[in-house]
Amino acid sequence: METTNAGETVIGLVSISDRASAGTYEDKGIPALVEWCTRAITTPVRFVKRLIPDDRYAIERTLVALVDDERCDLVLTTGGTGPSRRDVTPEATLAVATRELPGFGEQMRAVSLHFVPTAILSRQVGALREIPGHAALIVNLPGQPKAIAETLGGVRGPEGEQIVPGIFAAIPYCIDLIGGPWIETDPAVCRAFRPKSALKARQERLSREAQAEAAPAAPAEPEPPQGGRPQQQPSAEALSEPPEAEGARRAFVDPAPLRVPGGRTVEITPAAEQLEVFRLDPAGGRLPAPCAIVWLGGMGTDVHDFSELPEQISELRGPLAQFYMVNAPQLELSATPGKLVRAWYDLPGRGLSDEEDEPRIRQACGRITRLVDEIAARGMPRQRIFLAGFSQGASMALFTGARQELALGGVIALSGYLPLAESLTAEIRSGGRATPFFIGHGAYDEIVPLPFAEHSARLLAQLGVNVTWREYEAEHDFGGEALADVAGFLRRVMKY
Ligand SMILES: Nc1ncnc2c1ncn2[C@@H]1O[C@H](COP(=O)(O)OP(=O)(O)OP(=O)(O)O)[C@@H](O)[C@H]1O
Ligand SMILES: Nc1nc2c(c(=O)[nH]1)N[C@H]1C(S)=C(S)[C@@H](COP(=O)(O)O)O[C@H]1N2
Repeated sequence: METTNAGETVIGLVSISDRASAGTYEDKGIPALVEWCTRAITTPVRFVKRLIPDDRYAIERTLVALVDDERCDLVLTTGGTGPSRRDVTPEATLAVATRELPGFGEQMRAVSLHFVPTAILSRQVGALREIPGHAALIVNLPGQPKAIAETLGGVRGPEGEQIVPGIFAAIPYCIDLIGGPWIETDPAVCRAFRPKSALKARQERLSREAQAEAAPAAPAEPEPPQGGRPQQQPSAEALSEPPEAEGARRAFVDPAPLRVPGGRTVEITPAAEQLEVFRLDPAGGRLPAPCAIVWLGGMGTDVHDFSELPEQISELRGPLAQFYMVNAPQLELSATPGKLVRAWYDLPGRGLSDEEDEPRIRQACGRITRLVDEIAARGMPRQRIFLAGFSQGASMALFTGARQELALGGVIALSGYLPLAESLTAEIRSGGRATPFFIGHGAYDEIVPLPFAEHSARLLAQLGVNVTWREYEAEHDFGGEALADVAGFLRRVMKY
């Protein structure tokens, strides 16, 4: 990932073609995009290019990486918008988007009808992806290389006069409105339109800046950024994620289908950083879910072990939540050499805390944070996202929840404890402090002894966290009483 220079527009260019990506023919999509953008845009631009097949998860992963990691302000895709079975670019775009901008698709089809009657076959969309501190516009263009200039630039008459404006005319102002850099264009290629009020506001700001520069003696107050690139705060993940080896991003693993009672739909999502995630939508996805619960599995458990959880929670008058069931990765643990076991981190010492697997704990925290960001980016408000889990999953929920920059709906930890406890005071974030925590534990737990959980609850409470503590006549497991308390906690914090 490169750093972004102030004022520079970062544009992701994605050519989506089975045959070009396999080398069957030469890719003409990216060169056509570079050629048009270079001709049209007169302000500084940096391109980030990707050539990928018509594969929905590859497209989603690429778009998320371009916006979230590469910090692209604009992403232009080409290809995969038609009606054939392999054309899935619009679906992938909307899956990672927070809001659609239907005008882009409508205008492109209107423009394209001037060139080909088959323009109506393109299902292209324009959409925003908004994450904390950053947003990008994603626009699908058709796959025909000549369609790129046609849709971006529009229709011109014999004298070069504009008959129908292309979609790029609206892009600079859209990028202004989402907080991106100022884009200027060459009117001979594409006249960018901005309302007069926007041009006036920019003029005024520039002259204020020029005046401040001309009078350096005056101790100028630093001006808040207006409409420019928002200042990037280091995210919790950036602080906690150890660098991954080159090529460490593994392909998404497609696990066995989940048995779900009650006829719920099951969808496997392309998870953040290749975590195995199953999404369970309430009422078969017909109703919008009031909240999302990210359920983190424990050591040696599988999300299949918790498949009845959504039913149980709603039967106990909990919300009809959307569940993201997350498997811990498969690791070789010190206690079981040569064997892969599901675990978020190793336990190299004899006890839980005499020696801790810090790199893996921090890496898991980064991955879970990314998944939460992804759920938020898909439109679920953070105050409606809950991090929950059992055993090591509970421990990761506590560790990750406390380190969030922005508050979540809540953290629910059953039979867990806070790993790397002594780092909490320095690392707890304002979002973590403002998130309500529920900690439930069995009094006879021999795997995570009760004092560990008590210590975690005390530590969080001392740092100002609102902690609900419950102790049960139980071992290292949880039953109906704990689930009823969880449902009650969800009702209470969601105020319904
Ligand atoms: N990246 C590309 N480079 C060159 N030509 C392309 C490219 N993408 C598409 N085309 C041309 O435009 C046509 C229509 O594009 P479309 O996206 O529907 O591709 P396709 O027929 O689904 O095949 P593929 O995905 O293998 O490119 C293609 O058949 C090909 O002739
Ligand atoms: N401007 C323009 N739009 C166009 C075309 C074109 O040649 N020019 N081709 C059309 C055709 S033939 C198809 S099938 C759809 C979908 O194209 P895609 O699957 O290559 O994205 O885009 C349509 N839109």
